[in-house]
Formats: sequence, structure tokens, C-alpha cells
Amino acid sequence: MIRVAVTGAAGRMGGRIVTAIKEADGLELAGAVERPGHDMIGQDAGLIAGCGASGVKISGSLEEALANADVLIDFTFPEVTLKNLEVCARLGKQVVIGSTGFTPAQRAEAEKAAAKIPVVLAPNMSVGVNACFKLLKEAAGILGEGFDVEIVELHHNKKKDSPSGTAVRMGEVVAEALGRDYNKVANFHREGMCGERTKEEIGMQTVRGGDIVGEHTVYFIGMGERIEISHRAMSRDMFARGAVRAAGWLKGKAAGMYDMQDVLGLK
Ligand SMILES: NC(=O)C1=CN([C@@H]2O[C@H](COP(=O)(O)OP(=O)(O)OC[C@H]3O[C@@H](n4cnc5c(N)ncnc54)[C@H](O)[C@@H]3O)[C@@H](O)[C@H]2O)C=CC1
Ligand SMILES: O=C(O)C1=N[C@H](C(=O)O)C[C@H](O)C1
Repeated sequence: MIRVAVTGAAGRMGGRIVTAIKEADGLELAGAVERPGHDMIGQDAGLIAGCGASGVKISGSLEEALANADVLIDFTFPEVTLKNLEVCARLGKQVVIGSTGFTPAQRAEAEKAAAKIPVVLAPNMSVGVNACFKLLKEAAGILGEGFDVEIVELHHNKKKDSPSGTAVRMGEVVAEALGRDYNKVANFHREGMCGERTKEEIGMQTVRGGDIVGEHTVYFIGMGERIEISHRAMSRDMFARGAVRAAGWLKGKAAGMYDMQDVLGLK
């Protein structure tokens, strides 16, 4: 049995992950953590998630939640994730990270911790989005320079980072396939007399509102034709199932940084 602890256990993703662990074969919930001072500390993690009593109380201490766990699933925020990674590296626990919004410096810090323990870090745990990454590489390779690339993402009004981690990864995949540097060609802002679109830029547009779970479209816009590769998430459950699958996959893996493409055998 693989014993899993979950951070952000009372959050939007945390509750779905607690439920997905309950539904998975070969894994069990061994710990749950929330931000110190959170109202749900001391409550049963399964009851808070709505999937029935789990016998695991939400703790305010990561060390306490990890005491009986092999692996941590962390969907919180980059600053919190990096602190949690440090603790896991010290205790020799495996980690699955779904948090998004890492700066390049924060990403480098995560890579450093992953030299000591096996870590899966992915901005999107769904099979569909990971299939889209492959399709985008192929589409960009076929369409080449003749098509303008624009990426639009839509999410709920509580999302804190922009653009989404998934949109950034989509931009990186397309840029790499076209021989461009995403950090140089991503254009996040057009306003006023900003001039004509350059051939190289990749436009990154963000929409926020209501309860949209997550939608991403990459437009390849040519002269007289347009290709759109879209993914729409209808619930958070497939993200949670992907994270749980990654937690099972980590068993026996060497220290290092992995992503969902590794877990799904798409590399
Ligand atoms: N990789 C993927 O497939 C997906 C990634 N995400 C990402 O997951 C992250 C979380 O998203 P949501 O669940 O919507 O946010 P949320 O705000 O609902 O949940 C985050 C939870 O973390 C808790 N938290 C804050 N500080 C903490 C600490 N020190 N220790 C333990 N818990 C702490 C908060 O109290 C909250 O309950 C975001 O970065 C989001 O972009 C979301 C969906 C899918
Ligand atoms: O915050 C969210 O909700 C989501 N975040 C991820 C991202 O930033 O790409 C994945 C998903 O779209 C939901």
C-alpha cells in the first residue's frame, strides 16, 4: 500500500485529491495538511472532501502529516510548495507537485530539491492536456513559420496566477518546436498603438470569471485558414486522478525531476 499525504487538503484540488485517493487501488490517505490557523484543522479530511470519514485529521504540521506517509501530493502555491519540498528532501519522501506560477528562480530551487528525492512536477495532470502538448509540438512542426500563434486560457475568478501554468507550458512547447525562446517571444499585453504583430511573438491571453474549471486554446492563424487545438476541463477530478497516478508511479523511482509526460509514457 502506498501511503499518501495531501497539502492544501481543504482547498479546491485538495478535496478532489483526497477523494481520488479513496477511490484508487493500492493507495491510502496517510496525512492531510492545511495552512496553520485554517478553520478545518482537526477535522476529518474525508468528511471535509465530502467522500466519507477517512480517519485522518487535517493537521497544521507537515512533519506530523508525513509521519506515516511515503509520498506528498502538493497543490498549493509556489512559496508553500518550495518549503514543503525542503521538508520532504530532508525526510526522504517522494513528492507530486501540481502548484503553478513558479518563477524561473523558484523552478531552479525545485530542481535542486529534486536532486535528493524523486519529484513529479506538472502544471496539468490531465491525460487530455498532456496529449495536447504532443499534438501542439506536431502541429507547430508541420505549420512552421507561416502561422501566427496565439494562446487563450480561461479560469475561475479565484485563480491567483496568470497565465496558467498549462498555457505557459503550451507556449514553451510551441516555441521550442519553432526554434524560438518562449521567454523572448511571449507577448502578454497589447494596448493602445502597440504596433503590428511580429511574426515570432506568441500572444498569451487570460480570461478570469465565475467557476470555469480550466480551458486552453492554441490558435495557429494563417492566411485564409485557422487551426485551433482546445482542451476544456469539465471537473477537477481528472487532475486529481492524474496526481494520484503520479504518486503510484513514483514508487521505486530514482531521485530527479519528472513530469506527467514521464508518468504517462509520452516522452
Ligand atoms: N497541475 C494541475 O493539474 C493543477 C494545478 N492546479 C494548481 O494547484 C494550486 C492550488 O489550486 P486550488 O486547489 O484551486 O487552490 P485553493 O486555494 O483552493 O487551495 C490551496 C490550498 O492550500 C492551502 N494552503 C496554503 N498555505 C498552506 C500551507 N502552508 N500548508 C498547507 N496548505 C496550505 C490553502 O489554505 C488552500 O486550502 C494552484 O497553483 C493551481 O494553479 C490546479 C488544478 C490542476
Ligand atoms: O488553478 C486552476 O484551477 C488550474 N490551474 C492549472 C494551471 O495553472 O494550468 C491547471 C488547470 O487548468 C486548473
